[in-house]
Amino acid sequence: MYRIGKQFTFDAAHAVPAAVDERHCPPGLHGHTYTIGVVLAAEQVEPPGFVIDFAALNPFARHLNEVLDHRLLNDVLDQPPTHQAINGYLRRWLETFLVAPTGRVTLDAVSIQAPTLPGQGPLAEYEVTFEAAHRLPGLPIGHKCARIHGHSYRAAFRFDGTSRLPDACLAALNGYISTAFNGCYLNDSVPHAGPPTSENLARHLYEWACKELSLPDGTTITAARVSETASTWAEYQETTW
Ligand SMILES: Nc1nc2c(c(=O)[nH]1)N=C([C@H](O)[C@H](O)COP(=O)(O)OP(=O)(O)OP(=O)(O)O)CN2
Repeated sequence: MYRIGKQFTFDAAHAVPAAVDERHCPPGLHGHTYTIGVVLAAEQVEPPGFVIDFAALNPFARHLNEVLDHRLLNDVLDQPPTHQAINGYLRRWLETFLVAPTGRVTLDAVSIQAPTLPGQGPLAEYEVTFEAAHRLPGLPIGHKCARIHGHSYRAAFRFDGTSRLPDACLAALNGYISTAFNGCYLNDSVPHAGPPTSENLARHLYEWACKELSLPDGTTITAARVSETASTWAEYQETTW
């Protein structure tokens, strides 16, 4: 199972009736910078290795910008604009205009001001960064990611059964990342991962970690996540939920 996530922000005002239990909200008219996290999931990736191109979320970003940003949300929604109502509004938009047309991708979560994994609670995680270049083959002419370009990547490994991986595991992980990823052209350094999309890199790192790390008894790697940019990530894990 693959999941990808992207974060968006918009600034807006709202007022909710005093009777509505809206935590963190003062009574009366006020405003927020809303941070929206969208998580999409698919059992399989499609060429070049995407759940769906992050660019497919651009119309959603435009909608946030044109319809919700710098507005009074009471004028936009047809019910009091609580966080729950805003969440429902955003879900309906995403289901209708993004998810349904694919017939393949599902909307896993929409969060407001909660960019981390929804519904899974705190998990032990180890993060490592690397600086790398790549290009993605098979994209439409003019797609910026078809050009050779680079990112400051973050790779995160989630595991359970222990709160901290043993030093030997961390050394092995750091060693692999620094040899095959950091300072590399990923198309050449990890060709067996497939086109180096975030999804394919996350799957490759998950499988590498499961195979190569000597984990203590009862400890398992539960997921690997790769971020190319500050606002996006892709994650791979073997179990479905
Ligand atoms: N599902 C995926 N979509 C895209 C991936 C990917 O790995 N998985 N990768 C790319 C490109 O590598 C690109 O460099 C990153 O694109 P994007 O997230 O759109 O990055 P930006 O920060 O440039 O996006 P803006 O939101 O427009 O600033 C493309 N898609």
